Amino acid sequence: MDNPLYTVAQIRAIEQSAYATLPPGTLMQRAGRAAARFAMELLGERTPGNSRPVLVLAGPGNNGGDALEVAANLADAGIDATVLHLPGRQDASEETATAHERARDGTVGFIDMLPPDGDWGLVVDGLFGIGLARPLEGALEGDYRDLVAALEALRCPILALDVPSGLDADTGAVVGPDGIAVRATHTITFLGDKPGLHTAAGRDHAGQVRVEMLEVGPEHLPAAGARLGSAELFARCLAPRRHDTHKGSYGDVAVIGGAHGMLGAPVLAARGALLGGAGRVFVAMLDAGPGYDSVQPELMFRNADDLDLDGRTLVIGPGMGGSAGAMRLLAKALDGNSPLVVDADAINLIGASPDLLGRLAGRRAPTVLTPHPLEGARLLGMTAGVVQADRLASAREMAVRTQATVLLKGSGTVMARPDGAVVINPTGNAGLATAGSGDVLAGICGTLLAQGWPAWEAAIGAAWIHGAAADLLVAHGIGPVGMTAGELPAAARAVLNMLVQESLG
Ligand SMILES: NC(=O)C1=CN([C@@H]2O[C@H](COP(=O)(O)OP(=O)(O)OC[C@H]3O[C@@H](n4cnc5c(N)ncnc54)[C@H](O)[C@@H]3O)[C@@H](O)[C@H]2O)[C@@H](O)CC1
Ligand SMILES: Nc1ncnc2c1ncn2[C@@H]1O[C@H](COP(=O)(O)OP(=O)(O)O)[C@@H](O)[C@H]1O
Ligand SMILES: [K+]
Repeated sequence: MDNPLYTVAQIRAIEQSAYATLPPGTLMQRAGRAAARFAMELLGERTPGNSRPVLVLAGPGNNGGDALEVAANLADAGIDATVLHLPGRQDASEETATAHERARDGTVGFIDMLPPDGDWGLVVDGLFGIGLARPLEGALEGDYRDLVAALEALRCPILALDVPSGLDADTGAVVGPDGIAVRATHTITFLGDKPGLHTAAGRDHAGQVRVEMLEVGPEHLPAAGARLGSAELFARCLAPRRHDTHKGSYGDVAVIGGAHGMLGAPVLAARGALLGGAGRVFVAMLDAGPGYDSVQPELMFRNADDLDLDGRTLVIGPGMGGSAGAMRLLAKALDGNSPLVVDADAINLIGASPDLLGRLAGRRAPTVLTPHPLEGARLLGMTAGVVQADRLASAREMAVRTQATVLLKGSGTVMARPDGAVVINPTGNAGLATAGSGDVLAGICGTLLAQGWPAWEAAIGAAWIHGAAADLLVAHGIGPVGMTAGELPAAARAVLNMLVQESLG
């Protein structure tokens, strides 16, 4: 299944293209009907004792028009719907004015402010959609900010129309330096899915996302530059294991890192690589470290300076520090022909050295960079805040500068290629916000490269499997609170085996 993600500009183009073939107001009416159906699903079975009213928030633009259509449809279905209308100072579009009349003519109730004691079965957020032009504010323009803040105290589900109000649909950032956005439990998004619902603050604000195409056919859809990740994007790499194989058939991984005080990081990466299926896994420490891992004695420990880098997949950076020795090893790894995962301190070193960046950009072997936002910021010479303000653009820029596949970590991990293609990973949860989980991710990415996956599929697959491992742990009560990185490799192994099994049909 393809899951394209469209920019706001593309959604506008789809809207215009479809609009030209339809009577005015058709799309808004379809949006209203589809969202009202979704609202009724969320309300569940209505009984006399369970018939709390629906609060519909309608803003000044066409998103408000959608909301008024929802209210009218709910009222037609016999559901008690109350509209809080904040029309702003500009004239509404013709469709919105029509929707307003329709709601007024029916049994919809209208209120001017949120009653302090309201007991709602559902709130529908139709304040702003893709037309949000500035941060939500109070005072003159209607008390949008206070209203959205007041929703935080409500305990009922919140259904956002198109985009949670206050969220940038392109980037997933809350608009404004000190902005606020609706925290919805569900979002029904129109004419195509949007990247901002799946990355940065998007996952927290959008909740569960349903895409509603409003009966608009594929002839109106442009080519998407971004898509939402799924196991189908790497399914062709999920080969079942043949009997007639040996450890050499599944590749060697060498994790290079482990300066004084950071010896655990490469061990976690190596465990991720081993349980992800590599035939043999080495830990090449910069500092004198342990001789073996008692949890995973299969790992082979070497001194980094003595390790032959050829013929194996390298994961360089976990706990590596920034010493002269680390830099020398990194230069050697970059100059070689081994598939390579560049993580953590290795990224910091490249960010500080145009020479290393040049060596990286000149590589021909498969190469994946796995920065978190601060490491990414160092690579681009900016702050983490600027990287996070537009994660897709930042990841694309890193991919262009490094000529490598980039995996920008965080909620809604973004994979980008130098040609501009982007995938946003949909799996994972905040249990991963714990030290060492990134090391395990780098190890999983390395193990997939070692087993012959191309860089793009290895990055998409590693992010997906790592996130699904965390989701599996949560399903078993292991997290999100207190999940540890050391628990991820075994869960990732379970996920990978399930995927291989499923791929057999
Ligand atoms: N026109 C159509 O055919 C369709 C439109 N659709 C809906 O229309 C939405 C887009 O409509 P619009 O372009 O009218 O945009 P919005 O409804 O998102 O908001 C635009 C209005 O809000 C004002 N505004 C923006 N930011 C503000 C802020 N921070 N404070 C106060 N006012 C602010 C603008 O001046 C403008 O009047 C979509 O998100 C979708 O919900 C859907 O019904 C699909 C079809
Ligand atoms: N809130 C979150 N939601 C989803 N994934 C997260 C979240 N926080 C962290 N992660 C994931 O956990 C990993 C953390 O990696 P990183 O920041 O490098 O930590 P470390 O260096 O301690 O291992 C990344 O894969 C990241 O995408
Ligand atoms: K909205």
